[in-house]
Amino acid sequence: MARYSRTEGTIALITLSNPPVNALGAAVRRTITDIMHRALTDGEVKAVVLCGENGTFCAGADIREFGKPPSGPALVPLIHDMEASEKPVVAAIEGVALGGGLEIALGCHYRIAHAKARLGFPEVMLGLIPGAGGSQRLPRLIGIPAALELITTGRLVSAQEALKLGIVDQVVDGNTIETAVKFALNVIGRPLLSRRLSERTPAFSVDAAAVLEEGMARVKQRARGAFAPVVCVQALRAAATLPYSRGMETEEQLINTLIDSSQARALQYCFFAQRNARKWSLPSGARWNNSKPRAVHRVGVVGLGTMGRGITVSLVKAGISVVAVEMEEKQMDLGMRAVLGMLERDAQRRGDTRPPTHLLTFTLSLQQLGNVDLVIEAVFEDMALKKCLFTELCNVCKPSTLLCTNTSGLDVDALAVVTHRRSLVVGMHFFAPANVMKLLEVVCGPHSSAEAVATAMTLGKRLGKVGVVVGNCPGFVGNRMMKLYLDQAYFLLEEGAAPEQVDQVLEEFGFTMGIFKVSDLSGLDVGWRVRKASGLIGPDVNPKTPSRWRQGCRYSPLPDLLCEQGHLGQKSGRGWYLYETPGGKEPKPDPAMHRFLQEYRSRYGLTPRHVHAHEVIERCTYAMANEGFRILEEGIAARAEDIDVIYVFGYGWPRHRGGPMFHAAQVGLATVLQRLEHYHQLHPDVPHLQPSPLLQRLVEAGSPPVHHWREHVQHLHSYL
Ligand SMILES: CCCCCCCC/C=C\C=C\CC(=O)SCCNC(=O)CCNC(=O)[C@H](O)C(C)(C)COP(=O)(O)OP(=O)(O)OC[C@H]1O[C@@H](n2cnc3c(N)ncnc32)[C@H](O)[C@@H]1OP(=O)(O)O
Repeated sequence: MARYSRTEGTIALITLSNPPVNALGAAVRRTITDIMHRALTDGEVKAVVLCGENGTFCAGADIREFGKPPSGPALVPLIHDMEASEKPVVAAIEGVALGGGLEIALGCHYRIAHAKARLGFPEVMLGLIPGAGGSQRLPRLIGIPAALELITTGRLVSAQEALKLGIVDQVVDGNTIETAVKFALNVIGRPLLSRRLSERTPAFSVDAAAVLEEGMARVKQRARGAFAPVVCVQALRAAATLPYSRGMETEEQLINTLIDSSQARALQYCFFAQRNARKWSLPSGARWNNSKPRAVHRVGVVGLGTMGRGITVSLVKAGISVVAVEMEEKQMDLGMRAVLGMLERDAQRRGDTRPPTHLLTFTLSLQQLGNVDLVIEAVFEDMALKKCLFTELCNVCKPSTLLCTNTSGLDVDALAVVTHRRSLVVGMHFFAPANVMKLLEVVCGPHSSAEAVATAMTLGKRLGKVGVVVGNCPGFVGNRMMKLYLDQAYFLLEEGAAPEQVDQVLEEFGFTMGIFKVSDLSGLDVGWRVRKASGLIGPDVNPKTPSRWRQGCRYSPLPDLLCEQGHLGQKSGRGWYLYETPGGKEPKPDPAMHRFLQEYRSRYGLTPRHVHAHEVIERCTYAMANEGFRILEEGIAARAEDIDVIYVFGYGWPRHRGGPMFHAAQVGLATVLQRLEHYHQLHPDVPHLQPSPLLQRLVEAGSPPVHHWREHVQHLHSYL
């Protein structure tokens, strides 16, 4: 928990010890409080050095304790007593000093950090503010503007940046604890008043007032409905305008408004869901911690369209050699220039003069893939083309090469069976732009080996992605649910809504972008191609089939009609919105779209009605969650948390709402069930509004918490 020892005769060394990250659980707080008082009252001790075990200072509060009844001593009195002491207290920071850990460090009189240490207040990412004086001490140390930026974004700073900002007094490359002990010996007897941050007054200049006002406006615009960033600014305003003790009272009042909020719960749920996603398992008993990934030094990327380019950039930035293959010279040239441009801009942003282009080989020949460890295929979503390619890859690549497909929804197993190495085929579904988006769905087919899954997940981690293992079905998890979300959005247009109205409601809910803006950005032709390939449109459809009816259920031809007119979204200057030019980025409501919708409704005898915001949210999000329950029941996703991670990291779902499954739980499963029943009654031709059996059983079982849902799956089987 925390250890006490004496060194150099007069120095008390207090070592936090709570693996893996020395979080400040109740027992740790109790021990450190006792030990610190012992050190501060022991006449033989002249200075104290505080450090953490195993190269980590402290990652802050134990997040697992949030939401439980409070126990153990608070941190504020400990920090106060430490700071008020006449004996110098020096923090020796290795690894991380985060949240409550940094608050303790700020209560010390001096801070020495290892060059590789990172410091910060990430509380905002957990729906909180620094609540043990951090919001009052940091601005007194580094000024309002810098503190505002760090606390409202949760950004961590390197030791070097911390030194520049004045957060730490010294950065060391060698032994941090030894340096801190020497430092402590040196400062014994020096006056400490100026080192007590609570004694300082941050000057509240006109500038600071403007910074806070601007900060509040910026935060409100970016927060997408999240409370914590706004409350962070309020806490900083208190630091700037009130004496320390009143500022502390305000900090306490403010954190109390957040601590039990649904947003804090959702964000803390996301923290653990993201980490649990790494802990995959297969029905064979293979798991993340008993499966060995293969070494990947050299990767082949086939196809240099948008996805292939982003994947190539991601790999190169992670220091991995890439052989990028295109079939046509012109495409190759375009792709090469795009990749080099992206790497160049990235290097410039990081102040690096030379992008790592030496890791890249561009070629028109598949033969050059003979020696790669893994291939990521990123060609068009055309099964015939992919099958040909996989057959050829099998002949070209060495027998141990893993063959991965970046398909966004095609059958991974159908590709595996054309190869002689079925166990080495997995899906690696990146999200556009692949060098930016965090999500990676690792699609495990029935033949995929644990080694292949482990290799894809480990590679994803090296690329900085959040990997989630999912089963093989059309659209996997993300796009399978997305289809129903899109269908609801189209139906809402048929019934009377406008694209910008639906988008506004979704953005107010917290989505990064409304669904119609996203469609315009991705290109309407993407879905068009998929619908053609799946026989929903095209020559295979019986000409007698009504336009708004497919495969026994309601269908909206709206996006097909737009595509037929060449309205493909941003790239054509027109989609659900109007753009100034083809390739324009700024969507404007399109009067022609409104006329088009009016004509469409009258052609099909649809009487437009006012669609309320709550209906947009309910139909879109409950339809998604309902499909999520089916996905769980079918074993395509192992946990509801995995589905939520996919939505938060790949589809712009607001993190402070936890993900579609968590949101359904927060709304109340009984309410979701009842609303789905209501909508299904109104739209019996939309089968996916019919409540899923798992949802019904969960409600019958009294709506257990999310992590118990799997226990209610009736015939537990897994496609994973
Ligand atoms: C009502 C009761 C409340 C009691 C309050 C007590 C008073 C405390 C006083 C002040 C409170 C201040 C607020 C805070 O401090 S909030 C916490 C702020 N800190 C964070 O947000 C840090 C979160 N952690 C991270 O960012 C990373 O984990 C990091 C430390 C950078 C390490 O990253 P990495 O090396 O990639 O490793 P993992 O992320 O996989 O983490 C390893 C395992 O450690 C678990 N973990 C990490 N941090 C915490 C934590 N703060 N609490 C509990 N557990 C934590 C993580 O889940 C991993 O576990 P596992 O291996 O099982 O998956």
